[in-house]
Amino acid sequence: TIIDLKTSSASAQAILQSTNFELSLEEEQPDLRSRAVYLRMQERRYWSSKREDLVSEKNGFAFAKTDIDWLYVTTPQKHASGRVLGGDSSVNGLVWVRGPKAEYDAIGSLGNPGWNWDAFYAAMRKAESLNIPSPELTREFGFQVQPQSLGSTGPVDVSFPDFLPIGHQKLVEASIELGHTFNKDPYSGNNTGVFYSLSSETTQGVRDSSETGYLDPVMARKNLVVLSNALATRLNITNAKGGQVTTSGVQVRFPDGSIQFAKVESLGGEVILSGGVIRTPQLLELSGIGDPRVLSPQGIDVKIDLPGVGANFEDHTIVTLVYQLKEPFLSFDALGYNETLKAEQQELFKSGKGWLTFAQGVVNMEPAHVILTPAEQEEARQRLQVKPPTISEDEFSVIKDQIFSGVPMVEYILFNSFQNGFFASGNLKEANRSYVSMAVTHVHPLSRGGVHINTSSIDDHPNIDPNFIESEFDRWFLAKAAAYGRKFFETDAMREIFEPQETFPGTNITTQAQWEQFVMDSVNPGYHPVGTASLLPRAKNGVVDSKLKVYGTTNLRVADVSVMPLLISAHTQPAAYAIGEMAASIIKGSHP
Ligand SMILES: Cc1cc2nc3c(=O)[nH]c(=O)nc-3n(C[C@H](O)[C@H](O)[C@H](O)COP(=O)(O)OP(=O)(O)OC[C@H]3O[C@@H](n4cnc5c(N)ncnc54)[C@H](O)[C@@H]3O)c2cc1C
Repeated sequence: TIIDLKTSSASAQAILQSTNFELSLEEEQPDLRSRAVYLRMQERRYWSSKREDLVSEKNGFAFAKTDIDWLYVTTPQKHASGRVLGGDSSVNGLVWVRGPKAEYDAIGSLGNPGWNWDAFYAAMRKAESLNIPSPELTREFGFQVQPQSLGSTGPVDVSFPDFLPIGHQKLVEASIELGHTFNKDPYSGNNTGVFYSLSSETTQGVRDSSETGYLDPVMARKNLVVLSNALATRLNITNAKGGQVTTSGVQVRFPDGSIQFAKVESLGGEVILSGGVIRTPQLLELSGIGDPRVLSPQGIDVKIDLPGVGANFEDHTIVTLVYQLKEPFLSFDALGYNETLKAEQQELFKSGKGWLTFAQGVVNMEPAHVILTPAEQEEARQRLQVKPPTISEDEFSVIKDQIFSGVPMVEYILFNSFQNGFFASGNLKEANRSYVSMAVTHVHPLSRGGVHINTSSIDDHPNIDPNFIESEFDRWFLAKAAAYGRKFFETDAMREIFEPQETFPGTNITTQAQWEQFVMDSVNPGYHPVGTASLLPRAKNGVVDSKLKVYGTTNLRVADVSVMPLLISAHTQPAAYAIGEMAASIIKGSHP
């Protein structure tokens, strides 16, 4: 039996699509299935009433702080000042990219047989379906893709947008002016350089999520129940032979407060936990699986002593630089002050055209040696002689090698609007003028945090401590990467369209100390957290083994990005789908 917590995460839906497991419900509760159908209809109604909003949803962040957002709050940072079907794939920025071969192989090298580039690559291809851009689009914007490097029959559509903003077009030219590689084939194991990136959307510019790609096509299956408004509150754990525990089912609570129990009935039945990086460790801990030092103070019986649960949290870290476009160039900011333009673009979007089809389209991934001078590279070596406190020896050693072996360390992308710290426009924004922001992302940070319960209730969000930029190296490196970001705007290509004065953080920031202060003042999460149920040997603080089975359990697996022990130099949704695909193969016994 497979019981998915929400039947909505990318990974869980990938499993459901590829397997045919029965969900059995307790016989005393015959209304559970009809209630699920009812809740699903409610949800559909909600979304059709939100159609207008879905247009503005194109920028990917309009969902933030709405009623479908979990509203997670991190603990105060020492070093830095919804729920919806589809999980994060329904709210993310749609960017569809992958990392280089070496980074997936590194996951295997940490002690995880079968987890390597070959396995991830095959699984990512299985999830995706490339829409080759039309000759007109290629002519107009220069989009390039090597079809043989992508899947063509998977559930998730990946496409180029119908529109590429002027800033993005210039970023390609600026990168080439700076001597960076133009990468014609970033999807087959080498993502270094500047390239045209795909998005998880249809050719009409409509988001394709794990709901639309994986779940909708199987909704009619008789053996599937989607409880879209139910909250999984606990796994029921019983002791089995040989000191191992078994999961007998999942407790679920409905909005009216009623609690029901979805039970594992068949011999060999399983529970697959796909609650994501925040909720998977919370549910494990509430169910008695985790570090006794976390569980015991909450009065929770320790069923399995597993200190890796909730540990090893890692996320990309971002800072943004903002520049004003010269007139008459416009960015998405203009949709906020030019009603005619907004109406035109909304009309165009109805036929899958225009600005609103755009999510992202150009990515620049650079290794350390491109953005650091030889003297700075030597300084980096010196700084890396001491391991930062929170990362494991093994991971530190892998990342140190990566820093000097040419694997990308920083991503430069543009947001086509004023983004000072993602959501705020600050008081630097001039009325009726358009801006573009550059997000500078450190893709292999060394700081590690954690997600742990601090009460015994599912209703209290766990403590989320990303511990951003705790490592001095992370602070130093992100500051260097941000300072380098300014160079793009000093190229002839960018000078054609941007005002010379930097809007944020401003040209008064020049020294390394000032850049580090800027990093501490304005660092943002990358929204790519991983690691809180890491795939690692148990002795190395692992939570799941190479078959994704939680250590010490007979029938409990985790399938979401919390199992990734290390980040890649790529946005994480393709990895989430790949983990789901691989979990399906493992369950069916066909994974190598
Ligand atoms: C704002 C934002 C922007 C992003 N942009 C990009 C991008 O552009 N490109 C990219 O590649 N990646 C992006 N990502 C990251 C990517 O979307 C995620 O890494 C990926 O979707 C994670 O998938 P998952 O299956 O591990 O978890 P999730 O998608 O988080 O799924 C977990 C699911 O479990 C449900 N759940 C949790 N607890 C319970 C419970 N107790 N009961 C019932 N249900 C529960 C949640 O509601 C959710 O549906 C972004 C993420 C965010 C938040």
